[in-house]
Order: sequence, then structure tokens, then C-alpha cells
Amino acid sequence: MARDLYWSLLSLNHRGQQSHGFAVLNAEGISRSVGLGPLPEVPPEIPDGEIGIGHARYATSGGSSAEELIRDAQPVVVGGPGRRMALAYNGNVANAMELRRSLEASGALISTGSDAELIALELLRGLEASGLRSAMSRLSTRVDGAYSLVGIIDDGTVFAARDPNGIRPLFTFESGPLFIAASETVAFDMYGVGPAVPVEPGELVVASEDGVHHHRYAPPRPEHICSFEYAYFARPDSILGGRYVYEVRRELGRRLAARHAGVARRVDSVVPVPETAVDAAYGFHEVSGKPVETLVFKHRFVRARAFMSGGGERQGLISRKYNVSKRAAGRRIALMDDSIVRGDTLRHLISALRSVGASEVHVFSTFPKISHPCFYGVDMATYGELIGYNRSPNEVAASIGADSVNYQDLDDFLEVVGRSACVACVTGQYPTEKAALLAAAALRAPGIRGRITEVIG
Ligand SMILES: O=P(O)(O)OC[C@H]1O[C@H](OP(=O)(O)OP(=O)(O)O)[C@H](O)[C@@H]1O
Ligand SMILES: NC(=O)CC[C@H](N)C(=O)O
Ligand code: SF4
Ligand SMILES: [Mg+2]
Repeated sequence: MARDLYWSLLSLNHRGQQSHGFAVLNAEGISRSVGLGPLPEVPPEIPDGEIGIGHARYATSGGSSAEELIRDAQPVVVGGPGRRMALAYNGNVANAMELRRSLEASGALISTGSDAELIALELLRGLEASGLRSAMSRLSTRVDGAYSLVGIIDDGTVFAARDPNGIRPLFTFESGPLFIAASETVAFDMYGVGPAVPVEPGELVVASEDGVHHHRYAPPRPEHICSFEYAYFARPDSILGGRYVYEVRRELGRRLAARHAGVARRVDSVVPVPETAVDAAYGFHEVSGKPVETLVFKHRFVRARAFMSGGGERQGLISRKYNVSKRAAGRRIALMDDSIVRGDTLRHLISALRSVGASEVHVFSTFPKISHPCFYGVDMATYGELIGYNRSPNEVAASIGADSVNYQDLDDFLEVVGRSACVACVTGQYPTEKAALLAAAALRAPGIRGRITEVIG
């Protein structure tokens, strides 16, 4: 089991690179091992057992020093008088401060800075009182945010649950004694099993000696899957919403070429920013007829995703991660990226392309203009850090040094990713109540530093 767990988690390394960890249940109970950074290519020691979970963490809460990242690493293990539980959590709690205060007031001992521990303690409390299903139901009334959960309880139960809005992805597969749950279908491909079935919003799946049981713990709502999963997060060979993510990205590229046909005609070639934008560039080529040209290269051994790196490391990483070809000289380039968040990546690349003589650089973003923070598991939690906030596309172009910035049209985007997908970072329409209040409070105080979820609330 340890070996399969390792390989499956390795396939999800792109979802988190700040720490990795495992929790396994065997005759000695639950044991946990964690390490800094992404899961390494040399497998670490993982205790063997029949049941285990793993986590690759992209921190959207808690501290950023090495000490804090180890302290806040997942899975978290919590224990009460009668039960111990290990939990791996993808998402983010919008009302984290409120939840922390309420847990502390009722005597809980909180030992990390992450919202994962808050979720685990809250769930444990409900579990000891009245079982897993009502614990999830209670959790859904107390937690505002996104949560895809995978857990093990020391009585031998394994479970997977997705928040009532289905903001983060989660899939399961069951066959005889085998039960697997994971964020993306590529993890199931590693095992050579499938098809992976999506966990419904508000659904709890429990696997124990009695077999696998599916429960609804919250009333059904439309799935508000994070649309950023399609553009950036997920691996291209994962299946989301019934389609390969690379096909969705390709279609987003086609839409860009059609919507901004005038600029598309003007350029000599389309250049993807490796690595997420590669499929979209091909789609752009299909509609515009312009060749895809690799003029921006990504260093093979710098695997870290810059956007997910801590603020202090990001700039240095961006400047070391890419190299541009001198063949860009004299060329009019359509520079394709999946998204523009802080604008750091494109500002750096445009300057590099101009320094080798590119004559025009027109930026295309597969994601519409991001101008609101996210409280659901993408670490862009203030208005101040977003280059799209309070700037028109022309102003964004001026700020990053581009000749033009051509964003995906929102309607085109929703037609591709699905009308009910979350696009709150584009529209400011949040699928949960407290996140909307948080955004309004943040707008009144645009100078806030640090994550709003850890400052207001
Ligand atoms: O506007 P910014 O704040 O710079 O953020 C956006 C950039 O960050 C991401 O790349 P990242 O390096 O994280 O990952 P990738 O290698 O998968 O493209 C994304 O793909 C954009 O390139
Ligand atoms: N990427 C994530 O899902 C992060 C989970 C959780 N918010 C944490 O900070 O640990
Ligand atoms: S606000 Fe944006 S990044 Fe956050 S969950 Fe919604 S679509 Fe995803
Ligand atoms: Mg990128």
C-alpha cells in the first residue's frame, strides 16, 4: 500500500509543493510522516498498513517559515478521548478566525496555524458526539469555504467528502476491498484503475468493514467547481467535468483567437508560457493559423510552480525558471498564458523577449481578468496584490510592458468551463455567504497586508 500511496501522491505534486505527508493506520494505530517541499523522487519512509492517506500542500493558511511549514504540514492528526483521526484537506476556510475563536472558547487545543487543523478538530468533535454523517452536516453549518476531505479514523473507517458547493475536485473508485479517493483522476491512472467517479457536492463516502456507503450530508446545490482548476491547477491529463483538462485548455485558446481575431491576425506566431499554457497555444493556432513557436523555455529541473511559491521566493524563481530564445528578434509575438494574477511572470518574460529584440508582444490570457480575491484555496486573498484590480486591460498592458493584453471573454469562458463554475475572482459573486462579506470588508480596506482570512473576521 505504501508504494501505491507514494506513486499516487507523486502524480498530484503539481497541486502543492510546500510540504508533503502521509498518515497510515496499522496495528500500532495512526502514524504520520511529513517532509518539507514537494514529494521527492526518492521515496521517503512510509509506514506500511492497510489504509493510508497522503497530501501535497500548497499553503493557503498558516506560516511560511520552514518551521511553520513543517508544523502546518498535512495530513493533520487529531485525537479526543475516544477517537483519533487523520485528515488531508484541499480548500480553504473563509471564516477561519471565527472558527478558531469558537474552538478555543470551547477548550480545544490548537497547535498549528493552518485551517486544516480547525476542520479536523471541528469534525472530531461532531464525530465523537454523533457519528460521521452528522459531523459533516454540523461542519457544513459552521464552516464557510471550500473543502474536499479525505480521512482515516482509528476504528478502520476511511472517508471522503466534498463541500456542499463542490468548489474543489474529489473523486473515488471502489472495487471489492479497494477504495481510493483523490483530487484528480491522474492519481487513479497511477493505480491502473477507473473510471474515477466524482464525489457530489455535499456527499460523504464512507468505506469500512461493512463496505462502501454514500451519504448526502447537505442539500444538493449546483456544483461551483473552481474554474481556475481548468485553467491552471489540474494536470492536463486529468478529467474534470467529464472532459480532459487539456481539451478544455485547447478550446480556451481557440476562443481567444476567435474573440481577438484582429490582434491574432497581426502576430507572426503564438508562444506559450510553459508549462500550463501549452495546450491553449495549440488551440489558438488551430483557429488563427499562426504557428506555435517555442521561444520561452522552462528549465527542466526547476519544477516549482512560481504562483504557488511564497512571496519571498517567487521573483527569484521566475527569473531562474525561464530562458528566452534570441530567435524572438524582430518578431510580433502572441504570448499565451493561462492567467494573469500578480503579473510577475509576464512582466519578466516580456522584458526578456524585448531585450532579445521582439518587436511586439501581445498577451493572451485563457482566464478572464482576475480582479477579486479568492478565499477558497488559491492564495490570492487581497485586492492589493491583483494586477487586474482597478485596472483596465490597457492599464494592465502598460504595467507589464505588453503591446496589448487580451483576456478571455467571461461569457466564452463560462460556455467552456460550465455556467455554474465558480468565477468569483472575476465577478466578485461568491458562492458562499461569509466569503462575500469578507470581500466587501476587504474592499473597504484595500491596504491590507497578509491573507484577509487571517486578518478580518
Ligand atoms: O501573474 P502571476 O502572478 O505571475 O501568476 C500567473 C502565472 O503563474 C502560473 O505559473 P506557474 O509558474 O505557477 O506554473 P506553471 O509552470 O504550471 O505554468 C500561471 O501559469 C501563470 O504563468
Ligand atoms: N492547497 C490547499 O488545499 C491548502 C489546504 C489548507 N488551506 C492549508 O493551508 O493547509
Ligand atoms: S474565486 Fe477564483 S480561484 Fe477561487 S475558487 Fe473561485 S474560481 Fe477558483
Ligand atoms: Mg505559468
